[in-house]
Amino acid sequence: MPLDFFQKIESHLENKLPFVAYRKPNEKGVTAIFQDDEELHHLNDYSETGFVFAPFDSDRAAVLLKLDEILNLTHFPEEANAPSQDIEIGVDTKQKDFHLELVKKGIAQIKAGSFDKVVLSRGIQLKTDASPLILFQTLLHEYKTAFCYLWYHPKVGMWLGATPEILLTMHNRKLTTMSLAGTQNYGNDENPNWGNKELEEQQLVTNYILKALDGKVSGLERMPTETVKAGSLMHLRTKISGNAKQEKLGEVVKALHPTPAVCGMPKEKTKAFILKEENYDREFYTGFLGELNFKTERNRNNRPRNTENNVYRSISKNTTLFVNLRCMQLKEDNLQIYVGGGITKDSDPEKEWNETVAKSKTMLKVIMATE
Ligand SMILES: C=C(O[C@H]1C=CC=C(C(=O)O)[C@@H]1O)C(=O)O
Repeated sequence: MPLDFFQKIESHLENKLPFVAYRKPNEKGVTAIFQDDEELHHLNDYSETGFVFAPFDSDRAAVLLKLDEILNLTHFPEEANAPSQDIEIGVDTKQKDFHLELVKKGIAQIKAGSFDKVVLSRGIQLKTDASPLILFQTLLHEYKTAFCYLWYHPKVGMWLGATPEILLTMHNRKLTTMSLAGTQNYGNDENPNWGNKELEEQQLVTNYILKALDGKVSGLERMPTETVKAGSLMHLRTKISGNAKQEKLGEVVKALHPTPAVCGMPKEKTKAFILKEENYDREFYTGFLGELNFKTERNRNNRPRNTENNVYRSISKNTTLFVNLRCMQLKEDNLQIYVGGGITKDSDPEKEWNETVAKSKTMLKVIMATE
């Protein structure tokens, strides 16, 4: 185990200084970004460079970690996955009743024509003395296709997650995003059948994204909808791409976030319903996080004729943002797992509850493996 990398994280934690460590989907390398002081920086206008951590409520400020030191671990050692046991935790009947009522209220509003789809969620609290670093390393072993992260700021808190969803990537002018929704348990079939509820739920998200980007992004293209595996779950995904000017980045993020994969349709009405009715604070769950305007410099051989012998350097700006799903917040001796699901007119409250139980296993598996 390369100690330097994790020791540095450990010492930043002991000194209560902000940092984030993460690995992008299907990549081997892990990156850690360290801020040297405990200053709380907020995002202003998307022209800044840093690691952004934004809450669900887009009216609240997003946090920006400064890139004072960046360490890269080129390869996180492979290890056999822990055997996947079926994890059961006791059902909190009060919480279950509240969630069933909440879902019923959502369905009633949809049937009354107030909105088309709403994503309703809950928090699950557990006692733990698990070490954040061990939890993070377990995430890295378990979820190779997810964006795995551990984020900490002494004035905000500590979060950890393994999300399957990209909010947006922008490399120079090329923009990609995705519509991810619809859930079923993975049962050894990579191409399962999908019910109408899930197909419609995901289609609503795709339509919303295409409409939100119209006029801001040129050459919009959508790929065929596919099934993707995320831990022991499957989702429907449609990739969407196009071109946009760098200056449009903030406008595009604001148009997308929060998408109906985590909020609903129409946005403002469903957001208000969520903030009023969920009865707990999502904070950074269903917000987004990632690299903002990271610069990479390349020396190019195919330099234009008029640059003579000067080395032709091109600087590209990269932004890679993920939706904060399948995550938890770690506190002193307890933690909170956050889970939710998309509600449509065809939702069945009991099934929606079961879906949140299934989603909670992504984090529960990691907690159990460290106990
Ligand atoms: C809101 C969550 O998932 C979203 C992403 C994929 C599938 C979803 C669904 O089927 O409801 C949700 O829209 C969550 O994991 O807490």
